[in-house]
Amino acid sequence: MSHMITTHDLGKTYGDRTVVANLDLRVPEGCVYGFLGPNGSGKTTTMKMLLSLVRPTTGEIRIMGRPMERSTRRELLGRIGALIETPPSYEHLTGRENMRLVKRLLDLDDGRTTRAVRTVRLQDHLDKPVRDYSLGMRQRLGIAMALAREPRLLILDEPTNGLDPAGIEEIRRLLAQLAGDGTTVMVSSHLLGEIDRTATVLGILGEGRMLFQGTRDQLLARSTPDVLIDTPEPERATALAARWSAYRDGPAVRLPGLDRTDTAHVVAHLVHERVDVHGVRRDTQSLEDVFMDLTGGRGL
Ligand SMILES: Nc1ncnc2c1ncn2[C@@H]1O[C@H](COP(=O)(O)OP(=O)(O)OP(=O)(O)O)[C@@H](O)[C@H]1O
Repeated sequence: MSHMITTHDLGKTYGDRTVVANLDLRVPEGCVYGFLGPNGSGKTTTMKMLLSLVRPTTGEIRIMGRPMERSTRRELLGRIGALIETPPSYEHLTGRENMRLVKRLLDLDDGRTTRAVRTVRLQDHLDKPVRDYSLGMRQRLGIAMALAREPRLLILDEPTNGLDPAGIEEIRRLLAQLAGDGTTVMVSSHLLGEIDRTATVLGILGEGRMLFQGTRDQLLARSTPDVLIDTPEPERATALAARWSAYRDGPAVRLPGLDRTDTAHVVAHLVHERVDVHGVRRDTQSLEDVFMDLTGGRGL
C-alpha cells in the first residue's frame, strides 16, 4: 500500500513538556484518515509539524514518498491544502472577495476557485460578507480556500467543531466525496462519532502518543466486550465470580471486559460450584466504547 504520509519517531517538546512522542503515522493514499484524541492530546501540534508550521524536536516526516526537508518543503507544501484552527477568511469581505484573494495569492486560474466553491456548495452565498456566514459556511469557505490549489493531500483540524448535526453531515459528505475523487484527507476530531463513518483509517492519540492506528474493524477486533451469563441463580453466581468484577445486570450477571481464558475459568468455576449456566453471551461493544476505553473516558 502506498502512503501519503509516514512519520518515524515524530515528537515535539516544549521546554520540559513532551506534547507529542514517538509518532509513527501511516496515512494511506486516497483514504480519509480520522485523527482522533481528547482535547490537548497533541493533534494540532502534529498537524502543524506536518505542515512545517511547528519544528519537530525528533523524527522524520515523509509526504508523497519524499522527506519533508528544506529542499523539498516548498514543492510539497504546494500540493497540500490545510485548515488549521479558525478559518482564515476576512470577515468584512464577501466569500467571493476572499476567494479572489486566494486566487491572486496562489496565482490560480478562475476555474480552480469556481470548482472549489462548488465542491463545498457555497456558490449561492458568495456575495454575503463572511461576518454574516454561519459557522458551517465559514468552515466550508475555509475548506474551499484549502481546495483551490487542488491539493493531493488535505489536512483539516477539527472542521466539525461547533457545527450542528446538519453541518457535521455536510462536512462528512464532502470529505467522502473528496476521497472518492482521489484526494487524501487527514481530519482531526475529539469526537469519534463525528468522523467515525467517514474515516476508513483511524489514528487515536492520547497524551501525545499513538494508542491505536488501523481500520475500524481492526479497532473493534482489539476490544474485549463484556460477557453476560444467564442463570437462575444470579445472586450466587455474582458472589462466586466476584474476583472477575461480576455484577448483576437485570436477570443476568455481567463480567466486564472478560477475555477468552477468563471466560472459560468463570464458567468452569460456576459449573464446579453447581450453578446452572443457561447461557453465555458476548455483549456488543460500540466503537465509541472502545474509543472511551483507549482514551480513559476522556473522549467527550
Ligand atoms: N506553543 C506551545 N507552547 C507550549 N505548549 C504548547 C504549545 N502549543 C501546544 N502546547 C501544548 O501541547 C499540548 C497539545 O496541544 P494540541 O493543541 O496539539 O492538542 P490537540 O489534541 O490539538 O487539542 P485541541 O483539540 O484542544 O487543540 C497542550 O497541552 C498544549 O497546551
